[in-house]
Amino acid sequence: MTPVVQLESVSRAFGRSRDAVAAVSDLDLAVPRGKFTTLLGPSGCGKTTTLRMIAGFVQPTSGRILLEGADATKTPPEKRNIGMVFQSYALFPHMTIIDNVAFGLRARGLAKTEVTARAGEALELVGLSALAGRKPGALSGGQQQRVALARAVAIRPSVLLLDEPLSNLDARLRVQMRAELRRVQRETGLTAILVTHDQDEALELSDHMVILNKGRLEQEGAPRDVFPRPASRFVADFLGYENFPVLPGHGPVAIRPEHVRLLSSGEPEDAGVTLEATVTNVTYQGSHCVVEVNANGLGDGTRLLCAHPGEAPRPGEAVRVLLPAAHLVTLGEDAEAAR
Ligand SMILES: Nc1ncnc2c1ncn2[C@@H]1O[C@H](COP(=O)(O)OP(=O)(O)OP(=O)(O)O)[C@@H](O)[C@H]1O
Repeated sequence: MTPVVQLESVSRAFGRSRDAVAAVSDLDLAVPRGKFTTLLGPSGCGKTTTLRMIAGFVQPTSGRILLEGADATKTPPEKRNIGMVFQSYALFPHMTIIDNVAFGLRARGLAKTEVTARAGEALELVGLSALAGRKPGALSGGQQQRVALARAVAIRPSVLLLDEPLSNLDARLRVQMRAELRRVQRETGLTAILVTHDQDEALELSDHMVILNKGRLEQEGAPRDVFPRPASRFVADFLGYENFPVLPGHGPVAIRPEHVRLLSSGEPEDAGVTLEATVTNVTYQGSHCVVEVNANGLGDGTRLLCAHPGEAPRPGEAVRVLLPAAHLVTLGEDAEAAR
């Protein structure tokens, strides 16, 4: 099946040649049809620039963008069948909710009955039919964002672009809206591309996750494949792996604090690497303690964090720490270079 959106070796630099900033470098991407794809990475990694190039608001410096298999690199935004939702809801304040949703349909010259039917359907999809006659100012932030989503969906775009749409909402609402976004995407079968710097959001929403670093693709895949197997130190760090010891016989590895185990005396050891260590700090976190230890004899980078559910040892105590083989992620050569 042809990917809905393809980027072929796309680069974008800003500024004049000598002080040019490479926002996106040599990016190849194929966005699968009917799936939820997220572009994930820290601030400045090029997510928004990538999304804007797909929308047509920013031109690539080099490379090609294909929409539905056809070269659209030079196609203006209004000729690309794209729906967009921004961080700021960008609703027209003087228009009613239903007119906001109908705006793009009218602009496309659809018949009046068609406009009414499709706008009503889109508003129903986000559960806001009862508020059709209100103005945006009379709605909460979450409701306004649902209107923006309905407006983008109503035009039946070939791709729905979402630029950090949840970041203006408070933490609880953000979590509710994630589920809402996912439901709307599933029910409509639309191809969606979401930009976010929030790894939890990406893990929950994505069928396909694309992690960017300094404008380059660092790793991509399904969350269930990427999360337990980060390919580089950068990805591991970004996904919350906090321990990066260099183990004899293993080289550089990554392991999450919740997978590091403190062994009590006499406990049989599972397969893995056992280290003698000294507790240096303990932080209470409610459901568990984070125990910081210094692994004796490992040289540099020996500090390890262990999320420990039981009673915690005290600073200064000698402990044995197990790094289970099943949870050790071997990092490639670039891991060393990234330090
Ligand atoms: N119009 C512009 N002019 C100059 N530099 C720009 C412009 N747009 C982006 N950049 C630069 O390109 C790089 C990538 O920016 P971009 O906004 O794509 O990153 P991002 O990952 O979306 O970041 P954020 O999460 O902070 O929005 C940054 O270094 C940024 O300063």
